Amino acid sequence: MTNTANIAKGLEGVLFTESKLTFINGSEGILTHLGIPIQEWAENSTFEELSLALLEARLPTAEELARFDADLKANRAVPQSLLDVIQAMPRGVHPMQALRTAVSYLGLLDAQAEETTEEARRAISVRMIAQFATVIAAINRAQEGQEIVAPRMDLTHAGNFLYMLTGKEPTQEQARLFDIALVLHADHGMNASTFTAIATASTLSDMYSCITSAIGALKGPLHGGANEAVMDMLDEIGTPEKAAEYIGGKLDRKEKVMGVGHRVYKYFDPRSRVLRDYAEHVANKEGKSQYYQILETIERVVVERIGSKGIYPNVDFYSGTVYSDLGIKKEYFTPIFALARISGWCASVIEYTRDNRLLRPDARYIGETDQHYVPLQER
Ligand SMILES: CC(=O)SCCNC(=O)CCNC(=O)[C@H](O)C(C)(C)COP(=O)(O)OP(=O)(O)OC[C@H]1O[C@@H](n2cnc3c(N)ncnc32)[C@H](O)[C@@H]1OP(=O)(O)O
Ligand SMILES: O=C([O-])CC(=O)C(=O)O
Repeated sequence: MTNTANIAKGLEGVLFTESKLTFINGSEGILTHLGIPIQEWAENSTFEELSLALLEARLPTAEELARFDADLKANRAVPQSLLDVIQAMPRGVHPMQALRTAVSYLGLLDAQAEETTEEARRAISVRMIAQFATVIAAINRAQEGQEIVAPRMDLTHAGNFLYMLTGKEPTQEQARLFDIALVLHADHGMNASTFTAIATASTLSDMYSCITSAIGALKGPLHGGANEAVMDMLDEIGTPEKAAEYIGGKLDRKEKVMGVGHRVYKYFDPRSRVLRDYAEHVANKEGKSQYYQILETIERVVVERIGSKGIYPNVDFYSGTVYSDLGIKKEYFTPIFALARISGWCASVIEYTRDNRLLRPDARYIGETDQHYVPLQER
């Protein structure tokens, strides 16, 4: 019999579970983790603290945070055989492909990989949060034909990542700015990649399978891949004077502008406001970059023309300028999103599997009925 329930295309607005981690009010542009506004996390916290808070679903004590930080540091190094795999990857592959492969390989080296108890999932999460930084930086170095830089234990997670990526110790301001970007990207409710991680987890599969699935989902340009796509668009526009006409033309042709629009936010994504403020701060200090000026114009034109449809800048709109000011190439913007989102993925998998139920929705069948097999020679 045909299922006559309404189809929730894109699962829009469908609630499939409960969560204590993240709340979003899309019409007012509000985002909180554990009830605390994202702006407060960005201003006062660190990626390490927010990661632990998400894993535990509560604010940690100073002692717990110090222990977690020490655990992360102790897990920064990755096995040489993984570095060999990264070195052997073909040149010119997209770093998200390389990350997906490297994380999958990391699972082969983890003796606990097949364990799916909450305790094992948590221990693996700590290793993955720590090692994503080393893996992404190593992919960048190997792809550039440069020597891989070993992690340092005296730097923060953000500072150490920038150090491993560039081979140079970042300034305190650079490390803090990057830390804030990680905080802003760490979790965001039931976004497509977190949902994908949970869908895999719901079959009681292992953490590495959950996270490689999530990396694949994040990569697409409608989700995390939009930050790189924004930069492609800025490069195509070229100069600020051309921005208004270029975007106007896109909107006339009903083409999508990357970095704007969101399934949940129908107003400014609050993370885009924090990132814009930092991009502006850097622009005012060092002279407005072309990128920043182009983005200002795109934001104005988009809000004027389609703001009434609820289309405003999302998190991917300004993040790229911040990263490019830090000297990071655009192909690494989405891996950096993964570097932050690993915490949200792990925390969400742990939370969901505590009271697991296999995810298995349905599709309304609209194909033929009452048919019989026709031999090949009769078709
Ligand atoms: C980290 C993240 O994942 S944030 C999102 C990153 N993705 C992007 O930046 C890619 C660009 N944005 C988009 O493609 C979309 O806004 C999405 C996929 C993110 C959300 O889209 P949906 O919730 O499916 O919105 P939907 O497609 O229903 O759009 C509603 C209307 O706004 C328009 N619209 C939505 N996004 C855009 C956009 N980026 N540019 C121009 N118009 C847009 C649609 O054409 C539609 O117009 P219509 O009603 O006249 O047909
Ligand atoms: O929530 C979403 O759909 C996409 C998003 O902004 C994120 O994952 O950060």
